[in-house]
Amino acid sequence: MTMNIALIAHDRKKEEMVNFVIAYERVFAGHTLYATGTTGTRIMEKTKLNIHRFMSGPLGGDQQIGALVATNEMDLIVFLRDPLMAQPHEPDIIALLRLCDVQGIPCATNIATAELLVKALDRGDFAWRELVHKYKPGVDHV
Ligand SMILES: O=C(CO)COP(=O)(O)O
Repeated sequence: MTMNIALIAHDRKKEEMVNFVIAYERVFAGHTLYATGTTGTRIMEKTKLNIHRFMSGPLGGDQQIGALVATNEMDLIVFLRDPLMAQPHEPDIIALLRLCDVQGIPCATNIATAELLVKALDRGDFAWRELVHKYKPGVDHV
């Protein structure tokens, strides 16, 4: 089953993200991928993956992904945040993580958790999301 996956990394985490996606490219290739602008571009430069790229994070990309989380259309988020540097769009970052908790969406904010989730994805542990896919979210279902 195809899942909707969002990949986001702050600048000092982008190399880690690219290496991670290269390592699990076979798994990611079977899913629909989304990313904030620069993260998506960096991954596409180094892999054969096709990624739907939103705006760059500071320009609203986190919020665009958050909108899909709000309607329960995103199945997995890998968000490699920089825990040691303040971000100008901190409110957007917090908002995205909050929406993941509102909807109960698996969200990894470090590489160790990301690896566990991607292995679970490969094993089929995300099958429960199929039930969510059948349910059509949107304004009629507020
Ligand atoms: O800032 C980000 C997430 O908060 C990431 O944005 P970019 O992928 O465009 O660098």
